[in-house]
Amino acid sequence: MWTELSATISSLAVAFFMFEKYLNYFPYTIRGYVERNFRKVVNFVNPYVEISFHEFTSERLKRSDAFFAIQTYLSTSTTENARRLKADAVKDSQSVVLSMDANEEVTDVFNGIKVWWASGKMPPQSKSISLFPGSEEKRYYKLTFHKHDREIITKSYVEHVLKKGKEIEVKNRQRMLYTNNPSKDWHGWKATKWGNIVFEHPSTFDTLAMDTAKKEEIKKDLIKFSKGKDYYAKIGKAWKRGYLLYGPPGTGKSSMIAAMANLLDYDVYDLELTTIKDNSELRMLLIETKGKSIIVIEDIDCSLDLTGQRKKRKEKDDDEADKEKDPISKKKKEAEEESGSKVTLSGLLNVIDGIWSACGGERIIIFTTNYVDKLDPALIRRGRMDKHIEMSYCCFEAFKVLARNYLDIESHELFGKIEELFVEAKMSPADVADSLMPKSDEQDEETCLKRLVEALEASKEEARKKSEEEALLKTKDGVVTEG
Ligand SMILES: Nc1ncnc2c1ncn2[C@@H]1O[C@H](COP(=O)(O)OP(=O)(O)OP(=O)(O)O)[C@@H](O)[C@H]1O
Ligand SMILES: [Mg+2]
Repeated sequence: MWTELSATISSLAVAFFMFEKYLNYFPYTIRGYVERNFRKVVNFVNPYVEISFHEFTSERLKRSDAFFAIQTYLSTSTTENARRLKADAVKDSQSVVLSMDANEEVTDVFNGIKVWWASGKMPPQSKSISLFPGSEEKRYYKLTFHKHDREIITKSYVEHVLKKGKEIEVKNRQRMLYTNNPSKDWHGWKATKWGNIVFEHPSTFDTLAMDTAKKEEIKKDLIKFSKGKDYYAKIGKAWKRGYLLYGPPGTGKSSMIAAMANLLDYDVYDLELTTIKDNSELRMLLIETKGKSIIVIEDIDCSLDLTGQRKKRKEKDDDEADKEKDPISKKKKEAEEESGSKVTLSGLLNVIDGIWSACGGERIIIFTTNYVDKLDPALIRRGRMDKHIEMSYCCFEAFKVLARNYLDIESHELFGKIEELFVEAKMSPADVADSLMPKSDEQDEETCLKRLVEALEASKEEARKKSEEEALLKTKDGVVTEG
C-alpha cells in the first residue's frame, strides 16, 4: 500500500511539472479546456485527498489552536511508528512528551480507515538573509486519506483528533508564568511575544494572612467567575473580570495573585508595560494570551505615567517657550520621548474592556498599586476593575494565620498581649512574618513571639510619635491661620 502510494504521488508530481511547463505552448483558446480536462484525469487517477493544517493562517494573527491540538494528538497516538521524534518535558519535568519532528510521516487508523499524517515546514516567504535559519519557517501538518473516506474523515475523524488533542493538552497542562519580550525580539529565531517559565509559586489562600470573611468572599467571587461561561454569554458580557489590589508594600498583593492562580489553576501573564512601545503592541500581546489566565500589571502607578499625561501637557504649554530655547533640555526631552513607552491610558482601557478584550475569554486582569488615589478614576471604575481589594496592615486574625503557618501554633500565653498591641501598631504581614520566622534551629516559638512583641511595641511607639507630630502641626497651622 505504502509503495503504491509513493509511486502514485511521484508520478503525479512529474506529470504536474510537465503539464505546468508545457501549458503555455497550447494556443490560448484551448488552454482552459486542456487544463480542465487534465485536472479531471489527475483527479480520476489520484484517489487521495490532502488537508493541510497550518500553524499560522494568513488572515489570523494568532497561532492556530487546531495545529496544537493535532500536535498533541499525534504526540501520543502515533509516535510509535515515527522514527525521528522531538522530546519535551512536561508536568514538573516528571514525564517526557514525544512529538513528530519535521518531515516525518506517521499513520493512524480510525474505524478501520487508514490515514497518513506528515509534518512539514514552509520556507520563508521573504528573500532576506536571516541570522537564524528557520526563523520564519511556518509549520504545518498534512493529512492524506482515500477519497472514498472523505465524508467520515472530514466530519468525524478531524473532530475526534481535535477533541482528543485538547483533552490531552488539559491533562498535560503545566501552568506557566509568562512575561512579555521586548518587541525587538518578536521576529526571528525566538519569535515569541511572551517568554515563559513554569509557574511554581507556593502561596495559597490557606497561607494568606488576612481577614477570614474577606478571604472567603474573594474565593467565592473567583470560583463563581470561573464557572460563569454560560452566565456571561447570557448577559452579553465578555468573560473576564478585573481586580484592583491596593495597599502598602508587603501586605500580600503579589502573594494574593499567586494564590488566585493556584486556586483556579490558571496561567499568569506578568505584563511589563514599560517595554511595550505603543497601543498596537499592547493589543498584539493580549491576542497572544491564552484563556484560563490571569493578566497582571504590577505597580500600575509606576509602570506608566498614565495619570500625569494631561498634567504634563499643560505644564508643557506653560514652559514651552523657555524649554524650546534651551538646546540641552530640548535634546534631553527628545531622548526621553524616543525611549519612552507610548502606551496611553485610552490604549490600556481598550485592552481591558474594548472589543478586543473579548478574544479568548476566561481571563482575569489584575492591577496592583501602593497608591490607589494616584490612579485615574477612568481606569479603576467598576466594570473595568470589577472588584477593589484593599490589602491592609496585619490584624490579630491575620497574625493567627501566620503563627499557624510559621510556628505551627494555635495559641500561646503571649497571644493576649499581641492582640492588644495590634490595636495600635501598624505592621505589614511581611514584617510580622519576618519576626515569626525562626532564623536558626535554636530559636523556638517563644523567641519568635517575643521578637514580634518587641517589633510591635516599637511600631506602636512610632505610630504614637507620628500622631503627636501631626497634632502639633495642626495646632501650629491653626495658630497661623487665626493669627
Ligand atoms: N497577607 C499575607 N499573608 C501571608 N504572607 C504575606 C502576606 N503579606 C506579605 N506576606 C509575606 O511577605 C512577602 C512579601 O509579600 P508580597 O510580595 O505579596 O507583598 P506586596 O503587597 O506584593 O508588596 P509590594 O507592594 O512591595 O509589591 C511574601 O513573600 C509573604 O511571605
Ligand atoms: Mg508585589
